[in-house]
Amino acid sequence: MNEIVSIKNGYFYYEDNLALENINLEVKEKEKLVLLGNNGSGKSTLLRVIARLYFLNRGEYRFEGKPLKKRKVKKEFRSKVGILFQNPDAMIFNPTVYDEIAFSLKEFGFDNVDDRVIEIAKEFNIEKLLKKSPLELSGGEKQKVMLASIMVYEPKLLLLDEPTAAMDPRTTGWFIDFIYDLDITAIIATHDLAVAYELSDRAVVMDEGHKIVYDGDMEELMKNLDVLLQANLIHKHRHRHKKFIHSHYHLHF
Ligand SMILES: Nc1ncnc2c1ncn2[C@@H]1O[C@H](COP(=O)(O)OP(=O)(O)OP(=O)(O)O)[C@@H](O)[C@H]1O
Repeated sequence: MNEIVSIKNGYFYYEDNLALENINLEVKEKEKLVLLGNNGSGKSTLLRVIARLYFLNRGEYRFEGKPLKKRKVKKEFRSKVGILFQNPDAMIFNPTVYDEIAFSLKEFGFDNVDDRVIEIAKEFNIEKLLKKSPLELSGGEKQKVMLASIMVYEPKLLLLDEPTAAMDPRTTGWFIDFIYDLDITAIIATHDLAVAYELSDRAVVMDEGHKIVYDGDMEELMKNLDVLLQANLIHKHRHRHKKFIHSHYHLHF
């Protein structure tokens, strides 16, 4: 398989604050990986660098094998990459769900816009929402609509930032199946180990030092208490089982 994303010795700073330290990451076409890490570890920043919303201060980023140096992002790149933010409100700017989904189709010069919107709405089971304002929707519905408005233009790389945070159990189940059936590259950031375990066999873990501390098999990660603790993905708290109180590490499955 060809490589789609490659970052070598990548550093990113917000002003003077380091947010990504010496990132090395290679992702192959059609691969799905989960990016794990606690709050502030740098997951969102890394996704934004991959989407070219931010640019590395140091290091190299290659997309489809080609180094990307210039800060000007071409429409061709934008049409190949879709990013779903943690807070979908930040992405909504059209008056109706229909317009939201149609927007990028028009932007990228697709034909049969109407047919494509209807088709994706059926696939995502959101036809009833088409005439509504996206701002009236629940958090989980908004995530679904924004995901539809990305998938409709058929990107090659899908970047998802905490996609299940606002989803109820049924929608989360739907999302896990959606990723399972997905035929493009996907990088999914989450701090939910239970969801991560369902989504991918490859886990990339970032720690509080904004570094990648693990890149490998998901099953192996689940057994690796040292990495899970270092990345703050498990915690310890007291349990009350009737009269017996004890304490142990938790995965929260
Ligand atoms: N716009 C910003 N300006 C300055 N610092 C920022 C900005 N966004 C993030 N940071 C800092 O960069 C670091 C990485 O943040 P980032 O949002 O990438 O983490 P994250 O792993 O996605 O966290 P979360 O799970 O809470 O979304 C943090 O220390 C954060 O405080």
